[in-house]
This record gives sequence, C-alpha cells and structure tokens, in this order.
Amino acid sequence: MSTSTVKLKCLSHTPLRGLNDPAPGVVAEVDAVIAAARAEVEAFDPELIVVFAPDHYNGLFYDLMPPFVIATAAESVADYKTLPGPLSIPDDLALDLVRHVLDSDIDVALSHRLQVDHGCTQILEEMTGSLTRYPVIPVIINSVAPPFCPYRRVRLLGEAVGRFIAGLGKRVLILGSGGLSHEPPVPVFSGAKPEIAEFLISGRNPTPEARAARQARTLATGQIFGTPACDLTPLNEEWDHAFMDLLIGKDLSKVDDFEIDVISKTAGRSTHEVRTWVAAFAAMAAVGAYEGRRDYYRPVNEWIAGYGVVSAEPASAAHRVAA
Ligand SMILES: O=C(O)CCC(=O)/C=C/C=C(\O)C(=O)O
Ligand SMILES: [Fe+2]
Repeated sequence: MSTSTVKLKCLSHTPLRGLNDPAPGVVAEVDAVIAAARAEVEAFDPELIVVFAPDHYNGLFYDLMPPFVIATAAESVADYKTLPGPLSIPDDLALDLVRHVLDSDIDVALSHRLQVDHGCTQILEEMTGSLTRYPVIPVIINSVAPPFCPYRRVRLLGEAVGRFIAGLGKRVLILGSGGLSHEPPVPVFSGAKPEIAEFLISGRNPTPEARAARQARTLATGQIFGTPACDLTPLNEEWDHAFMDLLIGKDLSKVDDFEIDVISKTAGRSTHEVRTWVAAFAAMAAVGAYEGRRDYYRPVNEWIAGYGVVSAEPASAAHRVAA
C-alpha cells in the first residue's frame, strides 16, 4: 500500500466576513493568517482535498437529515457572498470513499447532487481561491441540525476516511470548517412555529427575497452579539482553548466524553461545527503521527465566532521544519 503525504488546516468560518467586520486591525490579522495558510497550500500543491464541512439548512433539511454525507457532485448555493458554481469532485474516487467508509462499519449517506453552503465553500475559497482549483471530496457532518450522533462516531468516521487517504499515494489536504464556540441565529426545530418548521423540513432553493431575509437576520444579530441586547450564548474562550489543546495534544479519544447538551449550553449550539475538526484530526492521525499547531485565535463578536485556525502535518515533516 502506498502512503500519502498529508497536510491539515482547520478554520472557523463566518457568514459575516465582509458584511459585519470587527476593527480593521483584526481583519488585517485574519487576512494575514489566511494568506499564510493559503501560501502553504499553494506550496503543498495538493492532488486531492478532503473537506469536512457542516451544512446550515441549505443543502440538507429535516425531510431527510443524514448524520454524514459524501458527495460525488456538489454545487454552491452562493450564500453570504460566497462563490457560486460546481465543485470539482472526482466522482469515482468519492464513490470509492463511500464504499470504504461503509466497509469500515460507518453508515454514510451518498449524494450524487448535493447543494453546499458557506460551511463548505468559504474554506475552499480562502485556502485555494476557487471552488475548482483542486479536486475535492466534500464530507458533510451534521453539526447544526440536532439530534447529533456522538463525537465518538465522528472520530471513527474521520479515522475511516484517513485510512482511505493513506492508501491513495497522493498529496492530500485535509480541511475542517466551522466552530469554534458560537451561537448564530439558526432556527431550532423543536418548538418552532409552523412556518419555521416547514422551512427546516423543506426550505431548499429559497427565493432571493427569502435568502436575503435570512441573511439580514444573521447580520442584525452580528450587530448586537455579545451585548446585553442579545440572548444567544456568548463565545467561550476557555472552551475554545481547551478544545484546540486537545487536538494538538493528540489524544483524540477524549472527544468520546464530549456531552452534546453541555457543549450547546456552555459554548453555543453551533459549536458542534467543531465535529469537522474532530474528523479532520482523526483522519490525520489515521495516516500517521502528526504535529499540530495553533496558528490563530481570537473571539470575534462581530463575526459571531470564536475564530481559530489550526494546522497539522506529519511529525517527521514538522521535525524537518523545526531543524
Ligand atoms: O440563514 C439562516 O437562516 C440562519 C443563519 C445561519 O445560517 C448562520 C450561519 C452561521 C454560521 O455558519 C456560523 O456562524 O458558523
Ligand atoms: Fe457555520
């Protein structure tokens, strides 16, 4: 079996970037971190990207809400100023990944025509400048529409994907998108008014007016988030640091103890987007020993995000860089 060369980047995303920015100095800091990460990706020149991403009721709804989906074809819904158009998915390889994951006792759904949102596309745009620059396989992990499967299952999914990556003999960039602590105004099905429940079940392909109204609600929340006027769970810096330390510390089995309701209450309902980071690191670990590092962290109320960037590379490569 040939071994692949891998690199990992996990980034928070935010629909409010460019729409409700913090102070220019913070934007410049984040721009610089993203530019440096993108330069690393450019130098790595991946032959394949595997992106673990959430969906925010744009591609997946409660008419059929799968815990995990792998797509052989996907198109961006271009929400929140993100790029439109199809992703370049190697369909046969994506199907091979589905078979491999199923053979690993992880039940994953398959889509031959998925719609993806900023949760998947923002990181591709930031890391590669495009949705089509490199072949990419999206692995969608339900992180926003409860109930969720346990973090242990997400870790096992990541390991299965990692074993597949290891056998490819390619340069593979592993991406995780979302988090850290945050609670944007995403509607909740339980107790929802009928029109909201209907949207959560079958809100696919909204009118431009409906999409604009959704986005305006998020923007309005960004403008008060973190103030007494906003009753959403505030960012939780302490939780974010502990989580990044856990990933960098390599004992990923600790996520098996994560309690979903406790995380929702203490760090915010959408904090579960870090499930994509768990899968990404588990995939990395399945390829071989890694060294992780924190590239950036700052809680940014304007973006409704504990905003973080972490990277990992094989331990041997990290040692070469350090030497
Ligand atoms: O658009 C809506 O109806 C809900 C708002 C929404 O989708 C917000 C998403 C926010 C993030 O992706 C995030 O902060 O991670
Ligand atoms: Fe999100």
